[in-house]
Order: sequence, then C-alpha cells, then structure tokens
Amino acid sequence: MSGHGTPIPMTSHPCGPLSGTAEVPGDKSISHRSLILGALAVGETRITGLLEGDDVLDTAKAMRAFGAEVTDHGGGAYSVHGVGVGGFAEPDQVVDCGNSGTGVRLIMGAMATCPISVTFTGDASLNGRPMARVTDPLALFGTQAVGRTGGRLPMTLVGAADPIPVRYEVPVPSAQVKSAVLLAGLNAPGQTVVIEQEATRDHTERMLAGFGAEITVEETDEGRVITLTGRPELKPQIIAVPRDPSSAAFPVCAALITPGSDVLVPGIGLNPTRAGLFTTLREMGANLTYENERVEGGEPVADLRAKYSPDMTGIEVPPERAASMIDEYPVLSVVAANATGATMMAGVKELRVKESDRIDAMARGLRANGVTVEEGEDWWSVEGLGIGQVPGGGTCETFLDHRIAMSFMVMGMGAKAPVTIDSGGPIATSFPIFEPLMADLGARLTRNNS
Ligand SMILES: O=C(O)C1=C[C@@H](OP(=O)(O)O)[C@@H](O)[C@H](O)C1
Ligand SMILES: C=C(OP(=O)(O)O)C(=O)O
Repeated sequence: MSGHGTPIPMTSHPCGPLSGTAEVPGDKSISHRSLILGALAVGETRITGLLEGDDVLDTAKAMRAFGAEVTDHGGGAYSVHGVGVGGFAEPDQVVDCGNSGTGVRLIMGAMATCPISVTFTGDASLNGRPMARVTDPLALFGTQAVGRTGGRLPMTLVGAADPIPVRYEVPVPSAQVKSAVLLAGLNAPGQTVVIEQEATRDHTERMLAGFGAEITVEETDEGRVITLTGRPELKPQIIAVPRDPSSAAFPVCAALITPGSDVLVPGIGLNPTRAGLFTTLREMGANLTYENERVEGGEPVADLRAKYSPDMTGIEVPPERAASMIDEYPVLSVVAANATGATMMAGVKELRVKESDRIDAMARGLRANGVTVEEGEDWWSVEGLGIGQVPGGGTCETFLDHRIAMSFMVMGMGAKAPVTIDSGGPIATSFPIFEPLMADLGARLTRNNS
C-alpha cells in the first residue's frame, strides 16, 4: 500500500488572485480502465497521460500480479502487455488496492470469472467500504466471496471455473458496480446484460467497444440496457488519457471564490456523464466559460476558463444530476458557502460510502469554519454566507479522503482566515501535483510539520 496514510497537516491561507494555466493530470477512471483492459487484451496497449496517482499505481501493480507486463516509460507513458480475456494468473500475494474503490471493485470483476483465488485488501478507508454491492452480482456468475462482517475487505474471491452469463439490474447508481459486472461478463460465454436506472459514467462501455468487444447500449422503458457478448479477443489500443474533470474542479472552484482570479484549465473532458458540476456552477452564476470546444478521442473536450465570481447564488441541484458530479459535491459545498442563499443537494446518499462519509466530513469541517449545514440521510444543504465571508480559522478532519482534503484547501483560499486540515497525504491518490499546481497559480499552502 502507498504511504498516503502518514498524516501531513496542511494550511491554506487566504490569497488572490489566482492566475495562469492549470494542467491537471489524467482522468482517474479512464486510467484504471486503460490498465485493466490493456491487461485483458492480447498484445501491447500503449497509454499516454496516465494518472500517476497512488490509486492508479496500485492498479498497475495489481495487473502485474495477475501476469500482465506493465512498463513505465516515464512522463505518464505506459505500455501494457496483456494476457487475454480469461488469462489472469493467480497472484502469489494479497492484492492491496490502497485507497481505491474503483481499483478493487473493477479488478474483482475482471478476475471473478477466472479459475483463480485472490485475497484483496486496502487501507483503513477502503477496508471500511461496502463490497457486497459487487460480490452479490458476481455470485450470479458463480464467484464465491468471503470477507469480514458486513462484506468488508480483506476479502477472498474464488473465481467461477465455469461461469454463466448474467442479467443484472444495478440497485444503486454506481459505475463501479456496473463495470465489475461487465468485466466479469467478458469471460462468461453468451450475453451478459446490465441495466441501470440512472446513467453513470460510461467509460467502461466506450472503452470495451474501443477494445473490440461486442457491446450495445439501449435506452428502454426498463432503463439503460447494456448487452455484452462474452469471450471476445480484445485488441490492444493506443490510448491518450484526457485530463480529469474531477481534478479540474479544484482549480476551477478556487478561481471562482478567490478575488481577481482568472484561470485556464485546458483539455477537460465534458462527457455528459461527468460534467454535472460545471453545469451547476454556471447555473449558480459562476463566470465559467468553455473555450475551444472540440471532440478528442470521441469525447467532447473544452478548455475551461474560470474567473472570480462574486455574485453566485445558491440553487437546488437536481437529484437526477447526482451521478454526473458525484465526486464533486464536497468542493461544490465550498462554493455554495461563498454564494448567497442556500444550496440544496439531494439524492446523494452514495456520498456516505465513499472514501469517507462525505456529507458528514464536509459538514464537520464547514461548521468548524463558521458555515451552517443541515443534513439528512440522502441530502444536505449549505447556507451561503456570500463571497469572501467564510470565517475560516478552523481545523478539518479529512478521514483518509483526498476530495475532502482538497476541498478544504480550496476553502482556505477564499476565506477570511486560514483553513487547516489534519492531513493532505491522501491527495496523492488522485492529484499528486495538487500542491505545486495550486502554488503556481498563486495559492499559499503550507505543510505545518516541515
Ligand atoms: O467507475 C469509476 O471510475 C468511479 C465511479 C464512482 O464511484 P461509484 O461507482 O461508487 O459511484 C466515482 O465516485 C469514483 O470516483 C470513480
Ligand atoms: C470515490 C472516489 O474514488 P474511489 O471510489 O475509486 O475510491 C473518488 O475519487 O472521489
């Protein structure tokens, strides 16, 4: 496991203006999938722009343990020599996925229909997260799983030696669950069907098609029906990973709340299954524009320009938008505290089973810095104080959660007094260059124990 658990207390000081270009790293979801699908293809997949965050590096390590050759060529360029669908070897050690829900759940799916037995573990955060949402549908293929009470890691999966294809309606809006079932379906003969009621990020479907699998997606009265034909030979691909909209969210939101700011965040994917935050910010009155809109690798892409936005107002975020911005609610709540009026976020109970209970973690830290928050099981609302009016001065617990850590660092940039977090260590899981990138824009982040 990577060392992000070591506490690194950090403080973010009020600053401004932020200006310049923020070249954020590669997309985390696409990076995991590039490695996993590359490992399941026959031949060599070449990847550029891979996110070299701990989450993705743990997946690279896991792919090596399953027998794929993963080579680091430097600067985010990797090659993966795959073993083919059904060709995973049995790792001789426990597979440690660190902090990554995506990593562990997708890898469980990929090995579930191979005749091997694998024990998975992670850090304290990952070992507290629910895995039955994945092992329940995998059991339908014939996969067995034994873990700790409540379906928690560490957990051993015994892959189905004679898998049968599955028809499964995903009960929670989760791209990880959908993807785990599809990856398991790759090595089941016949058609595996996954149905989702709410569209979640569709990278697995797009990339499976790109790797040459037979996969169809239909919008029907039943929901979004995805049909995959098992046992394809996946063809190696050349993949340029786009920059991550979920990472772009931090410099964008920081610019909106920091006086005088003007920041360009180039080359950000605006796939509708990922772009909900930017739509929401524009509805709140953010000065956020899309420049140089284009299509790259089949995906809509634009350069985002975010400027200081002193006149934002709170809104009700439509619940049906939740899946398209699920990782962005923490930083949205920081912007909401700088708007006038309340922002209501409903239909978001999935936030309670991320790296931390994100509603609880944000509510505690916002309150510790003078912001009023109300919450229920499936919703929360933040009372806006107006731009620059967040008192700050408090310390926030981050619960091994990178998005909580970065959100509070953004809050400090636009607050009246500095905001401190107990640890910025987890930031390395998804955005290892966060500190230098924000410093280059003009932010003042200090490590308190150095
Ligand atoms: O499939 C993926 O790459 C992801 C899916 C989402 O999780 P859920 O599937 O739990 O919603 C998201 O929160 C996570 O950061 C990445
Ligand atoms: C929820 C997240 O990641 P994961 O589920 O992969 O740990 C995230 O990156 O915000």
